[in-house]
Amino acid sequence: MAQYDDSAVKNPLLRVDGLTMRFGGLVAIDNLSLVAGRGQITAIIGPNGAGKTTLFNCLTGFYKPTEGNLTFHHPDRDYQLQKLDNHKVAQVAGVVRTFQNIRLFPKMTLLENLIVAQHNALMRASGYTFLGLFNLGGYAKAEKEAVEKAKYWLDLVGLTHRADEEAGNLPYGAQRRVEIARAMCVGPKLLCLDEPAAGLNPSESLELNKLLFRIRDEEQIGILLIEHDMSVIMQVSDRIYVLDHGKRIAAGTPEEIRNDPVVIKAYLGEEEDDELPPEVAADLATHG
Ligand SMILES: Nc1ncnc2c1ncn2[C@@H]1O[C@H](COP(=O)(O)OP(=O)(O)OP(=O)(O)O)[C@@H](O)[C@H]1O
Repeated sequence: MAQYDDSAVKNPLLRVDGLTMRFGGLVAIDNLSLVAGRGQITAIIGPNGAGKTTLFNCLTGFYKPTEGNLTFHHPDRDYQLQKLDNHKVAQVAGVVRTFQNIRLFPKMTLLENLIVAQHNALMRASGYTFLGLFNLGGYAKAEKEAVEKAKYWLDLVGLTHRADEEAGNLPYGAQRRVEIARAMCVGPKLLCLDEPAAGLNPSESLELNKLLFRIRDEEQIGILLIEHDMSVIMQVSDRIYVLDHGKRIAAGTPEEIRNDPVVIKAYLGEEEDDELPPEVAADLATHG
């Protein structure tokens, strides 16, 4: 197994060791190792098909890895994520994700979407019985807290004034922010965001950057970010891992990554006279 120096990550939250994911003959992830820090934004980048989403699917229990360990240092104890069912990854370990395609309940209001996300906490408070129906036990208190939390996150993403509107009626950028708010309502220790800037205009991307900093700094959780938008990646990441064909080809700060010839070649391909995809070239020029 390749040995990597990830000692730059001072407060590890997630440790991926020797992760391999095969689909029949296709190796989507090939002996991948990385470390994501607590209170840090860790980005996973790479060309299409590099294995980024497969990594998220392994972390969050959607796929059982072919090989490897996914050690999560929860404040209470360590978890081996590859051994947990997917609902436990979120509810017990606190590893919560968003998806490339928005998955809000379009006919529910924003507030309802954020309260439904707390369903498990509410069920626990009801003792999994009919107590909830009669507002007995701790249920009424838990319900009040769920509403408060939903309002808090709606406020933080700047959408309090639209709390009672159906989620499906919101512009795309606003729906993306609601998705992050909904994930935060679950109380994650590690927030995994799959292309949160996809489809955002430049000013919405800037808002997203601010939101990610705020979550990182105020909640002191880890953020794992898959993103193609280099302006977001270069501005927010504390550390970047670059994948190509399922392998880790580079790791470092934005400064280190933007100057790494191996990374540039991965985006260029093998042909000498190929050109960088225009959006990548523009982003590297602007932010590099
Ligand atoms: N369920 C699956 N069955 C078979 N092959 C799969 C499956 N999921 C992913 N793959 C393959 O694994 C490889 C990695 O895919 P993945 O979606 O993880 O890449 P990615 O880096 O997220 O790409 P993109 O940036 O385009 O989203 C691809 O070749 C893909 O076709």
